[in-house]
Amino acid sequence: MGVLFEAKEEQERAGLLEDFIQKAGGCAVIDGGFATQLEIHGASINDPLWSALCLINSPHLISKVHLEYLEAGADIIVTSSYQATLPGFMSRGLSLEQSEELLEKSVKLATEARDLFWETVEKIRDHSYNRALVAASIGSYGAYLADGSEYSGCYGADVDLNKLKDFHRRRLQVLVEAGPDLLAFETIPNKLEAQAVAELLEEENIEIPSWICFSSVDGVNAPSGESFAECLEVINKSKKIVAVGINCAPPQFVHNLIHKFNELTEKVIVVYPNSGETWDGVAKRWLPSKCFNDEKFKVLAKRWHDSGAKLIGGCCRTTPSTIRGLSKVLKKTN
Ligand SMILES: C[S+](C)CC[C@H](N)C(=O)O
Ligand SMILES: N[C@@H](CCS)C(=O)O
Ligand SMILES: [Zn+2]
Repeated sequence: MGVLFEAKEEQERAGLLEDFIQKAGGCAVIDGGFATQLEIHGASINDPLWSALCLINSPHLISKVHLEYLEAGADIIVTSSYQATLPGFMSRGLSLEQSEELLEKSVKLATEARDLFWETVEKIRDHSYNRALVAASIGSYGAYLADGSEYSGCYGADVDLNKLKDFHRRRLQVLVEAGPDLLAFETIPNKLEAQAVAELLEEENIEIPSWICFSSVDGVNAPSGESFAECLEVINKSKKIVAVGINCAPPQFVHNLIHKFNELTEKVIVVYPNSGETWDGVAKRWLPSKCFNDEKFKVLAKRWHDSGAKLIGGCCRTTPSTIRGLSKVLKKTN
């Protein structure tokens, strides 16, 4: 492929998201904690598959949560596939075919909810909704390990670049085949996995625009201790990644990290922090710490937008009520 063609292709991919952001008024609102809202509806997900368990036993809850976030004003909804992996499903006795079907189902449930919601609101003359995009969630290797390592980046000495690419490859292919609008790599804790993702998108010639989000536990670096300057080096070179940022880190870190990312990249900046609680990977529960209520989140979200973030939402322990507030304040400022 010629260099000029590649550059054009890159521009088009970034352009799609930028046009969408423009249409949404300069900032697109992402949904909030998906697993959190499933739990609010009674899902029991204290399990190695975490929220992906609902793809097997309660898909109706997944549709319900998508509709709730759409109604709350999300411009982008993220699929239920964060911890949905082929080895994870197969370890529960499912065949490869059944496991791939569950991945496809995660995209189908989201697109169906989006289409149903849009059909309904289109009939209302003065509604303030945009037709939402569906981002397929691709959780980190640490999410699959289910040991909290998406917040440490400690994958062990046997995990190298090829192992991470192999882990992500087939799931990525299946999710892409299911036709989401975007790909959301979430809670990436180290540079090695960022590199694996960037190389894989290239090797597989993925045409769907991707964002990649890191977690952070100190507000300065990636959880592995590597600097974001190091992590973003590889991302900046990728034509396939159109947005980069932070998810599932405490809200109080986000403002400074946006400033840092502004200096490190020209890509769109995406932030969707959690409520400020801390995940106990052993007990598999959230520990209360400096927690931000919806009002505080709203105030901060406006600051994040003013600092340059153009995709803003919430992660774990945020809810449709957080997103409703966020949507009001972000859309009002434009
Ligand atoms: C984003 S974390 C709270 C997801 C759950 C974690 N991967 C675990 O399984 O323990
Ligand atoms: N999309 C996932 C991210 C977990 S960190 C969720 O909201 O449950
Ligand atoms: Zn989260």
